[in-house]
Amino acid sequence: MEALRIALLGGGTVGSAFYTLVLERLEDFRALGVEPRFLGVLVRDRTKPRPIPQELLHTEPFDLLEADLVVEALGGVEAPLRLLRPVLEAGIPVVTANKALLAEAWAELCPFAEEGLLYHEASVMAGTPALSLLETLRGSELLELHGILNGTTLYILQEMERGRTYGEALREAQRLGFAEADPTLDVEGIDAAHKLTLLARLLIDPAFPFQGVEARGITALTPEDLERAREKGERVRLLASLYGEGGRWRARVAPARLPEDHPLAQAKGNALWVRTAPLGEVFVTGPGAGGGATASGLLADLFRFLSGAPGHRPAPLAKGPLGEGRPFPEA
Ligand SMILES: NC(=O)C1=CN([C@@H]2O[C@H](COP(=O)(O)OP(=O)(O)OC[C@H]3O[C@@H](n4cnc5c(N)ncnc54)[C@H](OP(=O)(O)O)[C@@H]3O)[C@@H](O)[C@H]2O)C=CC1
Ligand SMILES: N[C@@H](CC=O)C(=O)O
Repeated sequence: MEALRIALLGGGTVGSAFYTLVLERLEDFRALGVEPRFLGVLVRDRTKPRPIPQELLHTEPFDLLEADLVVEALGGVEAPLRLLRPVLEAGIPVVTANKALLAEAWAELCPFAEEGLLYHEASVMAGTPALSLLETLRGSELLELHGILNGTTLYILQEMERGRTYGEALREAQRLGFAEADPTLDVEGIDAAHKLTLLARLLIDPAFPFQGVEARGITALTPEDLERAREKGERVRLLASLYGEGGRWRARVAPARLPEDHPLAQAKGNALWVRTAPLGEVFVTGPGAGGGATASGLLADLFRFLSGAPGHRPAPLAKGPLGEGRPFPEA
């Protein structure tokens, strides 16, 4: 049995759930001929309660170059970039759930992604297939894409529809482990914009800039806005959209009014609706936030790596839209 030496960066909601899931799935690893072994887990505070043995916890970076694979679940941009740069330069693959890092530090990371060293299924819709779905859709041309990509704002809007206040719903989303360490990223639409950037790079332009996404969040929405929409047979959701407009791609995150019989309006979880040619319309929905859901996406990437498949490579070339999209009206 060959050892698979894993260095884990972060032991919070996602890191802890990933650690637990790996131990629960030892039989699957062994069937593939490997025995996972954690070299260490990087955290800030060793005294916090978490399901990881004390002896594995480090508050200073340990020797990541000893690892066969590094799993990053720290969050932020600068700290993970500083730690991962030498890892990637050494040709060690990285599995990450960190969409902010990928969206904002792409100039540095793109060459490693092109080499197939970056696995990041968990960065968009957690363990619900989004990147792997779009990779399969490369057999068709993208016409337009609309997604509910942020679990925190979906939860808040669903709870507000049930009569809870915005503040109560946000606190509960934080307690459930859905929200970012800085929840402004969720409610201002930045997290969804990070994710839309990654989807755009996978399908239409390998250099699609994060600044190319217009973002507006849900903070100005009132219960009355949601009620008015409901009276008209609509649902308001924070929608991330990529579509052709005037011969160019437009990328936008904003609260949108969806007809209530549309699959996106009916989705209980995060969701992605894509129109392509010649394939047609494709829809996927499922959990997109939370420790277990995200650990599932990280583990899928670990298995992808063990199968010999490369990480998620960006689109090979930039392409303009085939036609005009049909965006949903903003709320
Ligand atoms: N939560 C979710 O639903 C999802 C999260 N993600 C992404 O996963 C990543 C992690 O998220 P999540 O687990 O929720 O966040 P948490 O805040 O729960 O966990 C972050 C972990 O990283 C550690 N950490 C952060 N910065 C440093 C640092 N500079 N040095 C050492 N340790 C550090 C923290 O240590 P300590 O515990 O000591 O504070 C903590 O263990 C983020 O990139 C997030 O965007 C992706 C999909 C879903
Ligand atoms: N904060 C994010 C976590 C997953 O990406 C969200 O709410 O979707």
